[in-house]
Amino acid sequence: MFSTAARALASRSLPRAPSILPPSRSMLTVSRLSPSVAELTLDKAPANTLSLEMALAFSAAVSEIEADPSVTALLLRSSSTKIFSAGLDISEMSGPEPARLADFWRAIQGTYLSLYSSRLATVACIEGHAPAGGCLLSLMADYRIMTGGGPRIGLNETALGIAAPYWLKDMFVETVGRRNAELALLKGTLFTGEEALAVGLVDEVLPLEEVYPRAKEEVLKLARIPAKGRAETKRLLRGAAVDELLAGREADVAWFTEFVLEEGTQKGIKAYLDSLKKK
Ligand SMILES: CCCC/C=C\CC(=O)SCCNC(=O)CCNC(=O)[C@H](O)C(C)(C)COP(=O)(O)OP(=O)(O)OC[C@H]1O[C@@H](n2cnc3c(N)ncnc32)[C@H](O)[C@@H]1OP(=O)(O)O
Repeated sequence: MFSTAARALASRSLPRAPSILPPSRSMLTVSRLSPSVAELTLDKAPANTLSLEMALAFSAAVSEIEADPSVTALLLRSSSTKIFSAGLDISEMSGPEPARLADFWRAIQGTYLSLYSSRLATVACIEGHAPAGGCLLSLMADYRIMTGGGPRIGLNETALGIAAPYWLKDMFVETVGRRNAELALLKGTLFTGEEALAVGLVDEVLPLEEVYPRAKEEVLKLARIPAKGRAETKRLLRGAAVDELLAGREADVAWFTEFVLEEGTQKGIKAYLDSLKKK
């Protein structure tokens, strides 16, 4: 039985990310794989981190792609084969100015609201590392294809002394199951492609050179499924989760900002950032 919230959601379009700053397009590129399939490439060197500007640019790009009725599917990838996305830009959370921190979190929520609720069929082509916010970006897609061997994916927030928000945790639980999620979230596990496949975090694992060709093949296949029924089914599956965040968006901002601004959290974040820079 579908929830009332999900049914209500199905009959209207979703609000999009707030336009706090004009989105910069230099961090992303949008191209066409076919008349009905768009490709969105993360292109912010060196690690495709989600800063406030990058998060806004991402949601704006998804919204723009969706606004074109001829597009039915989207392939998400990175311009780097080493890093899909290293997640949230940790410097946004280290010694932050509180108002920017709140805007940063609204923009991160916006990435989730834009892609997880998208009417488009979506495939994530994960050739490189996808920790934390990088894993978030790929979890929002309908299908995930990853490189085997070296790159890692997962929610390692606990390693930084922070916690994944409930809506990211819920999406993770829905994907890998309760017990796998508890084990992974509490330890901050980062999985290889093969390990991720075993718990259901990704759908296919391939050698690097096969990942992008296979992702293209899959997104072109998904684009041929009748768009209306597929979009409706997706909204019925995900609508309640999206509605919950829409209803409690500012409470989630308050949770995030209070947690991040705490002295102990700040110490952990700074130490983690310093360790990254010293590498
Ligand atoms: C309440 C909170 C809610 C939480 C929700 C999500 C949380 C997050 O997303 S927090 C971010 C978590 N991300 C990580 O822990 C990944 C950190 N990065 C890495 O482990 C490595 O960079 C990675 C394995 C991805 C790639 O390794 P390398 O190929 O060796 O690259 P470098 O480590 O040399 O990185 C290049 C360059 O980028 C900087 N960098 C990397 N990640 C981040 C980041 N997340 N934020 C800010 N900056 C990052 C890194 O310091 C290097 O900078 P330079 O030394 O100046 O070149």
